[in-house]
Amino acid sequence: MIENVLKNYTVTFEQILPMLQKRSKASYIGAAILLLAVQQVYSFFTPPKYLRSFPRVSFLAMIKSFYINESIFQRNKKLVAPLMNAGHKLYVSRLPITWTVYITDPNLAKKVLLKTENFPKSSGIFEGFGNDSPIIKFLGNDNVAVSNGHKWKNQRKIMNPAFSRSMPVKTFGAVVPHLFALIDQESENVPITTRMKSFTLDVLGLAAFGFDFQSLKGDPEGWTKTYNIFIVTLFNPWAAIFSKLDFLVKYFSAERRRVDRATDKFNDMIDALTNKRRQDIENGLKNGIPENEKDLLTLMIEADMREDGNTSTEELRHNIALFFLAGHDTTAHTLTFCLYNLAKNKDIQRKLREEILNVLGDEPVDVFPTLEELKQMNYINMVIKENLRHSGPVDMLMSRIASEDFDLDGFFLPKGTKVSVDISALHLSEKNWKDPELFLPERFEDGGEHDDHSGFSWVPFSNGSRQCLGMNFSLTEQRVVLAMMLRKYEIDIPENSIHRDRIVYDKPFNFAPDSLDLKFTKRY
Ligand code: HEM
Repeated sequence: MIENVLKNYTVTFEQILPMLQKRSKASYIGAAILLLAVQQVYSFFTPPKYLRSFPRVSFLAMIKSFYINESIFQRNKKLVAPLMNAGHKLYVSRLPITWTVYITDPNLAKKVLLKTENFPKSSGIFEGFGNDSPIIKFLGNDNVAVSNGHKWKNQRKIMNPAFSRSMPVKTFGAVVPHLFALIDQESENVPITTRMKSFTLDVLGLAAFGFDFQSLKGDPEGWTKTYNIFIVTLFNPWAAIFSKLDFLVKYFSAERRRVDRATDKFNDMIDALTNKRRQDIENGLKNGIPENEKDLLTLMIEADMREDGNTSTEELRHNIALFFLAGHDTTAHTLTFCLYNLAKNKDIQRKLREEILNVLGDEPVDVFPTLEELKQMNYINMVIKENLRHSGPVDMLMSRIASEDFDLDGFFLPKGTKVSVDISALHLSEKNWKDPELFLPERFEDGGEHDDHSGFSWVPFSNGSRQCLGMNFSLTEQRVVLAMMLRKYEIDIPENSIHRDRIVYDKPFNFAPDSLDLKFTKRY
């Protein structure tokens, strides 16, 4: 036997060696590159050693699910629920770009989210991009959503008072008639996703820095177009996956250069407004405006002046830009889905309208709700909460980094491991909610299903000290526009809609499809 092996070895060696000797240098280099590539591909798809014992969701399966625009329900059912049903409370996957541990259990989510110092934020998708990429030029890499420690606390010091003082219900209400004007023209087939994006952009522009995008008025000055040019790139998942190549792209892509120009134009506009606003405040021009109707930029500059006045125009810009990234599409998609869910569940729509009419009356004129009137409505909050559970726009939190070694549900988590919370697993799993695909606002009534939960099973805005800064802003905006819309219109899904039974997605995340039309019938 050994003789045979030796014989074969000798023959093979004698035949192969001369062949190898005849090969050119280039073929060796080619083979080495090929081997390196195979090794790179292998290590790309294989978790690091310390995560190999964790339950795993295949990266390829996730990417495929995003690529074919599966709904978040389908993705969760197919890829995550089987692990949860097998008793696992977490899993690892290579998402969005690096290996991360995702938590799917409410009590474990609570443990991680309340321990901000143990699990500080990682810079997540920002980390692969260079300083001259549009993402970093727009948002910086130290805005309030990605910074930690003193830097984060100092930013929150000027933002917390701005967000707690500002509740611009008048601004929210004042934009609604422009939305109504478009709905009245398009009543049978209103492209609701597009309209809601315009509505929330106009609202955010006015409330954040007193700027009117005029998106609902047809975008006469082109600012909505400029904004959309770069915002589409920011949400492109492929840009995040190939972020390391970003620095090369502008040399051969005219489209990328167009995005760069749009980003510069937008940044210059915010800087000019910020400098003007500082002067206006110093000259006392903002004194007469009630606190809750001042825009966020004014309130942040005022708060900064009360502190040490050290916040630079660039830092303010990065955070204003972040409010757009964090607050524009999120609220637009949430409102779109809420109107769809109300059109699909007419009993719930009727019940909600009844509550609104009880508080605001049924006179055939537009009524602009006040904060006090909104506080008298309870069912509207249940509808909004259920919509954020059922159709919330954020699937997963930005990743955190374990600041030391931890034991998480019996798994050893070494210092430096990335950790995130899978919001859709918490919101859509049968482990946490009965019949999770049904839209049932009553889950959130006093003593309802949600009250029986322990831990964090409802976290559309996250929780703990890194909870969404714009939560109350967005909730109030939603209450104002829903109350005004339901007073004025009966909302239905058109007979021939492809979305009649369920949403047919056209984008990789839980974003409302552009093809979604709703039918609005005037009540007055
Ligand atoms: C339906 C609407 C919204 C949803 C579902 C939402 C959701 C979230 C979530 C889940 C986070 C935590 C992210 C993480 O820790 O990984 C967050 C953070 C944040 N959101 Fe929102 N958001 C919404 C609207 C807004 C609005 C309107 C604004 C501003 C005008 C805003 C500003 C922020 C900021 C500044 C942070 C970072 C807070 C920090 O880290 O200290 N959001 N949001």
